[in-house]
Amino acid sequence: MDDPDELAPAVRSILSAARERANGGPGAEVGRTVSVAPRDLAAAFERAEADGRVPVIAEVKPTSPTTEGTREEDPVALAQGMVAGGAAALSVLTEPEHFGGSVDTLDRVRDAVDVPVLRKDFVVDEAQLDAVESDVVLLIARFVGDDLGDLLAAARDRGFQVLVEVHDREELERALDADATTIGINNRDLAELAVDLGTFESVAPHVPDEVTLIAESGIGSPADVRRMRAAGADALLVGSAIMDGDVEANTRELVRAEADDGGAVADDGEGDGEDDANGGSDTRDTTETPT
Ligand SMILES: O=C(O)c1ccccc1NCC(=O)[C@H](O)[C@H](O)COP(=O)(O)O
Repeated sequence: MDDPDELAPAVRSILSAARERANGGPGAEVGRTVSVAPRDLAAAFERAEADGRVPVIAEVKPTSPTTEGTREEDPVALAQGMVAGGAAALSVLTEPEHFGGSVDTLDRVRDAVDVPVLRKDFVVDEAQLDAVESDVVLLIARFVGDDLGDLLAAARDRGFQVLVEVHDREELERALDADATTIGINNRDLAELAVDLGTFESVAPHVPDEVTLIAESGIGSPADVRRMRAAGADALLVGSAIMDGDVEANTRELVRAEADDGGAVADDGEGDGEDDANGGSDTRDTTETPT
């Protein structure tokens, strides 16, 4: 794992709380091994594409180190609003101390909807995988270091689909070496917490086409959606922009970003990532494993 001193103080605190939970501290995971029958994430994306929705994973994110205040409504009502707005899947924060999440929230949300649900937490130890059932779990390459392959296998053994999050080329290489098939490129730099959509644009071309590729963080408008899609995103993970106001309307606006832009815009042949809201897959390196 990275030098902890390079991480933002909030992220160091998040990781230390995660380790405490993994090691039997407050909120420790219970002693059982979960076995999940997951809802298929890739199929959910395909269904969205088939009826003209941009595949969006809408995130139930009551608060965070980079947002002011806490959204106090029932997370189940928020989740149902997101699905009504066209979200292909949901992400539910289960980190309690910095994001206002809980495993109970995830359980209730997953019972109330029929789309796949991603558990968004900071998993650093296999024991954390057994805290709650979800359809997908997140592993952050930066935080799990050399344990990525083992944790990926442990998650798959339990039935989970796994989203491996990366932020740069080196992490992408590790994710591919570990045989990740669903990869998220996080536009948020966990060292500074700054967001730059250019991160996705610079890393995405090195992702093989067979990988399901998700753009994460900092997506705030239909134009951002189109920008990430033009750069090769199969799907988008959006939290803050959806949680800020009417979650159903916010989700719908992003999901319709391509339809409201006049539908799938033909590739302009410029290879410049502009006005290519066509699913973006032509902008990715489809033939070679990155070197
Ligand atoms: O969102 C934060 O403030 C944050 C701070 C420290 C570590 C992680 C953080 N976010 C986790 C996420 O991955 C985002 O919730 C997710 O990608 C959605 O991002 P956004 O749409 O920008 O809310």
